[in-house]
Amino acid sequence: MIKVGIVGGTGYTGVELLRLLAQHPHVSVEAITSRSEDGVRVCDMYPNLRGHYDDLTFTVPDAKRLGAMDAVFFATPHGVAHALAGELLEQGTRVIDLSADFRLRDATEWAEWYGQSHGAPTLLEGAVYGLPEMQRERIRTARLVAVPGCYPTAVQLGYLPLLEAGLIDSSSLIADCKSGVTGAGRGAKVPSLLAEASESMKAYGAFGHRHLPEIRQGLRDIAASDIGLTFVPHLTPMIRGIHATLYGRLNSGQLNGDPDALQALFEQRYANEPFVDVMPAGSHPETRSVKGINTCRLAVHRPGNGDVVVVLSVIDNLVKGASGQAIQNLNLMFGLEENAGLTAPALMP
Ligand SMILES: NC(=O)C1=CN([C@@H]2O[C@H](COP(=O)(O)OP(=O)(O)OC[C@H]3O[C@@H](n4cnc5c(N)ncnc54)[C@H](OP(=O)(O)O)[C@@H]3O)[C@@H](O)[C@H]2O)C=CC1
Ligand SMILES: CC(=O)N[C@@H](CCC(=O)OP(=O)(O)O)C(=O)O
Repeated sequence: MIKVGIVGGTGYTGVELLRLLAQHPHVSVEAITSRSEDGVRVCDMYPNLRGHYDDLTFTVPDAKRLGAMDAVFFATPHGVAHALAGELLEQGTRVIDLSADFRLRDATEWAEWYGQSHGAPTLLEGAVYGLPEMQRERIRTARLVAVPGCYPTAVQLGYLPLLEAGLIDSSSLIADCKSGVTGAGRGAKVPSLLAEASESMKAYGAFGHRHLPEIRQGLRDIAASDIGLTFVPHLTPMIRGIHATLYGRLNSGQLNGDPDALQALFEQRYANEPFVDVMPAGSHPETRSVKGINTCRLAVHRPGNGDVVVVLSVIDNLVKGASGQAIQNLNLMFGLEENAGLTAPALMP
C-alpha cells in the first residue's frame, strides 16, 4: 500500500480526497492535519466517512511525521505548501499540491497575482503542472506536482484540441465560466451564505482573476503562440460544478465547410483519455452529469456553420477540478492504473 498524508484535511478538497481514497485499492491514508481540529476523529467530524477511517485522527502538521509518507497532498490555502514542500521532498516524500503555489512557472508573476512573495522559488524548476492530458509523461517521473485550478482545468481541456490543431485565433478567446459555491472553500464567507448565493447569480473578478495567468500559461504551451483571453467567472447557486462556455474564432480557410470535422477532431484527440468524454454532436453537457466523478464532459458546436466555435465543458470542481485530478496524478506518479480509485459513476440526480 502507498502511505499518504493530507495537509488541510478539514476543507472541502481535503474531505473529498478522503471520500475518493476510501475506494482506492492501493492507498492508505496514514496522516491528516488540521490545526483547529487537532485530536478530533475524522469520522466524528465527517459522518459520511464513518466505517472508513474509524482510527484516523486530525493532528497538527508535523514535517517529520509527514516525511515518513510516500506522498503528501496539500489541500491548503496558497502559501502553505511553499513552507513545507521542500522539507518533505528532502525526506523523499512526493508532494501533490492542490493549491496554486507551484502552478505558475514565474515567481514574480505569482507574487503579482497572489499578493505575497513566492515562498519557494527554487522548487519551481522541478514542479510539473498536473494536467495529465497535456503532461502525462512528465507527471510519471515528477516528485512535485502542481494540480491545476478548477477553472483552468475546464478551460484548458475545452480549448486544447482547437489550439493544438491551429484551428482558432489564439488572440481572441473568451471563456465564460460558472462555478458552484464549494469552489470558494469551506471557510465562512458572506458571499457563500445561503441567503447570498441561492436564487441569484453574479460575475466576479471580471477585471482580472488569479486563474487568468494560469490559463494563459497553459494555453500558450498548447498553442505555442501568445494568448489573448477574456475570462469571466461567475458564482452560481450550485454546491458543486463548473460550466465553461468557450468561444473561439476560426482562422480563415479552416474546415472547408466540412460539418463533421470539429466533432471528429475532438473525438480523435480524446479517444484514449480516460477522464475526458466527448459527447455526441449537438449535446449540451450538464454539471450534474459529472457530480462526484473525475470526468470532464465536452461538446463542440459551430452555430449556423459560421466562423465561431463554441465549446461546452463541465467538471466537478472538487473532483476533476481538484481532488480527483490529484489522485489521477498520484496514480501516474506511482505507476498505478490511471483510474485506480476513480471508477465510480456520477451521482444522479
Ligand atoms: N474548493 C475547490 O473547488 C478547489 C480548491 N482548490 C484549492 O485547494 C486548496 C484547498 O481548498 P479548500 O479545500 O476549498 O480549502 P478550505 O478553505 O475549505 O480548507 C483549507 C484547509 O487548510 C487548512 N489550513 C489552513 N491554513 C493552514 C496553514 N497555515 N497550515 C496548515 N493547514 C492550514 C485548514 O485547516 P486548519 O486551519 O484547521 O489547519 C483546512 O483544513 C486551496 O488552495 C484551494 O484554492 C483547488 C481547486 C478547486
Ligand atoms: C467560486 C470560487 O470562489 N472559486 C474560487 C476558485 C476555485 C479554486 O479552487 O481555485 P484555486 O484552486 O486556484 O484556489 C475563486 O474564484 O477564487
